[in-house]
Order: sequence, then C-alpha cells, then structure tokens
Amino acid sequence: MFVTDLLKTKKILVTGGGSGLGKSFAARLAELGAELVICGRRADVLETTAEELRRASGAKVATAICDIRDAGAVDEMFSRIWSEGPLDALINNAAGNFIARTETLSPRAIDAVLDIVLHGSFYCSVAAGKRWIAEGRGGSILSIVSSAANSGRAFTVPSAAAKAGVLAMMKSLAVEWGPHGIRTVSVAPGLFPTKAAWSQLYPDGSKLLSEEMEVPLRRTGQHEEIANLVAYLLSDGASYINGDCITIDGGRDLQNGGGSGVMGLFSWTPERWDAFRANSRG
Ligand SMILES: CCCCC/C=C/C(=O)SCCNC(=O)CCNC(=O)[C@H](O)C(C)(C)COP(=O)(O)OP(=O)(O)OC[C@H]1O[C@@H](n2cnc3c(N)ncnc32)[C@H](O)[C@@H]1OP(=O)(O)O
Ligand SMILES: NC(=O)C1=CN([C@@H]2O[C@H](COP(=O)(O)OP(=O)(O)OC[C@H]3O[C@@H](n4cnc5c(N)ncnc54)[C@H](OP(=O)(O)O)[C@@H]3O)[C@@H](O)[C@H]2O)C=CC1
Repeated sequence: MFVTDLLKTKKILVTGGGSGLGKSFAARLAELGAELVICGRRADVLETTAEELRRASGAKVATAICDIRDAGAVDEMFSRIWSEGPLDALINNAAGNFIARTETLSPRAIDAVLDIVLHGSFYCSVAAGKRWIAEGRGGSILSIVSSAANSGRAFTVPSAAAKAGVLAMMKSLAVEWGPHGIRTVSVAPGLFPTKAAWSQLYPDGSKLLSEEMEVPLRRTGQHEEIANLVAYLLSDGASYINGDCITIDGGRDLQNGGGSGVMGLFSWTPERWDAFRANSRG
C-alpha cells in the first residue's frame, strides 16, 4: 500500500511501544524504514519487542525504560534520545484504563489513569516540542485518544476525562506550535483487540460481543488497519494535516453515543465488581 521507504528519514518515539497497539505501530513504522525508540515500564517486554522488530525489519530500534508519569524521568529520556540525534515524531500511545464504578474510585486509582494518559502525554509532548523549537526544526506529534474524548464514557471516567484533555492539548498545540513547523494529529480508535484492553475493559465476553454487533462493519479493527493510518499521518504525504482527530472505528461512534456500549455494566452486582477488581491488573 505504501512505498517501502515511506518513513526512511524519520526517527520516531512510540510510548508504550512494547505491547498492544504501540507494538503494532512500531512494527509497521519499522517496516517502512523508520528508526524507532520504544518506551514503557517493563524492560523485558521492551527488549523482547525490540529484538523481534529488529529481526523482522532490520530497523534500528532502541528501548527506553521510563514511567511517563514522572516528568523528570521523561525529560531524562528525551535528553538521552537527543544525544544520539533528534526525533522527527512522537506517538503518545501509552495508557492505563479499567472499568470501575466512579464513586468507588480512590484518589490513587483516579490519578493512576490521569497521570499516565494526560500528564504523561503532556510531559512527552513538551519534552519534544521545546527541543524542536530550540533547534528551529519541525516535528510531528500523534496522540492516540478515543471517541470518549468527545462523548465521555460511563465506567471509564478517568480515561474519558484524560483523553479529552489530551485532545484539547493537541488542538491547542496545533495552533501554538504550527508556526514552528510542528504539527499535531490525533487518532481515535474503536475496538482493536489487545490483551490489556480486553482484560481491563471487556472481562465479560458477552458484553464485547454486543459491542461488536454495534459496529456498522460488524467486526473489530485489525492492527494493520490502524498502523497504516498512523504511518500515513506521520509521513510527508500528510504534511498539511494539523490539529485534526481521525476516527477509525468501523462507524461505531456514529451509531453509538458514549453510553450504549456499557449498558451491560449497569446490571453487574457489587460481588461481580469485587471479583473483577480482585482479578484485574494493578
Ligand atoms: C474511555 C473508554 C474507551 C476506551 C479507550 C481506552 C482504552 C485503553 O486505554 S485500554 C489500555 C489498557 N491498558 C492498561 O491499562 C495497561 C496499563 N495499566 C496499568 O498499569 C494498571 O491497570 C493501572 C492503570 C492501575 C496503573 O498501574 P499501577 O501504577 O501499577 O497502579 P496500582 O496497581 O498501584 O494501582 C493504583 C490505584 O488504582 C487502583 N486500581 C487499580 N485497578 C483498579 C480497578 N480495576 N478498579 C478500581 N481501582 C483500581 C489501585 O487499587 C490503586 O489504588 P489504591 O488502592 O487506592 O492504592
Ligand atoms: N485497544 C483498544 O481497543 C483501544 C485502545 N485505545 C488506546 O490505544 C492505545 C494503546 O492501547 P492498548 O494497546 O490496547 O493498551 P496496552 O495496555 O496493550 O498498551 C499500553 C502500553 O502503555 C505502556 N504504559 C502504561 N503505563 C505506562 C507508563 N506509566 N509509562 C510508560 N508506559 C506505560 C504499557 O507498557 P508498560 O506496562 O510496560 O509500562 C503498554 O505497553 C492507548 O492509548 C489506548 O487508550 C483507545 C481506544 C480503544
């Protein structure tokens, strides 16, 4: 679908690039010639993925262990990356999320999601942007958000609020940093199966099946479909797209508001919620 060296001159950081969609983005970008840095908290996950990508594509793939909730650690990571050459693009992909009744959330639970999604994306964006501006060079920032950024979403309220904040940041920076040659673009995915999303959001299989049936295309998305969109948006072919958010969800958002996909959760008993909490990651 693309020329094989579409991203040949680009060096790209993918936060959360060791697993899930981030790994699929990294794999596609590497295939298209990009040099990559993938970051996350788990060294073993990052190393395994980096080795897989190097073997499959021959691309240069570096890893950075970094908890993006820590602003100091983020800035250190960017300094280390820059010491070997500047980035051309940043993908804010790392996220945390889980279903919960909002009134039961502890302050730490709320912060866990807000800090990863909103603060982490903000720290990374500023760390990249200030370096590009100081050097008088351009760059691209792509953030993975969700349709909940516009509509809100019951039972994953911290994620919805954080994604809305990220979207507002991206639209604002498109205007503020556009004159510096820095463009921003957001992608709002629908249902893309990943181990983490499915365990954190769809522990109840029947609920997922009903959500799939609410997608006009009657299926979940394939990773290569969203990875191709991300590759295009970071390529020079998309150089006049700035500040927009592209939805890739098989039409689901048009059919649903932010609420109907979670209707099944209203019937969960407190015991069912306790069982989910006891078994969920974290
Ligand atoms: C808007 C909806 C549309 C969908 C769009 C988005 C989809 C996705 O983002 S799917 C991606 C899902 N991937 C992940 O979640 C992977 C990363 N997740 C994690 O690392 C954890 O789940 C984390 C977010 C909880 C953060 O981990 P960590 O920093 O290790 O946090 P702790 O284990 O220390 O927990 C902090 C705090 O949160 C409470 N908590 C954790 N899980 C739950 C839960 N299921 N329900 C309620 N509360 C939970 C935990 O108890 C801690 O609070 P305190 O007990 O008060 O200390
Ligand atoms: N899958 C789906 O259907 C949908 C996904 N999305 C969005 O797509 C993106 C990818 O989701 P998905 O692949 O499903 O999720 P995953 O949980 O598989 O991936 C999240 C990645 O983020 C990393 N991460 C989490 N917290 C931190 C942190 N504090 N610092 C650094 N890295 C961190 C994780 O690595 P580690 O744990 O090692 O740190 C992991 O590699 C997210 O932005 C998500 O909100 C949006 C809508 C739907």
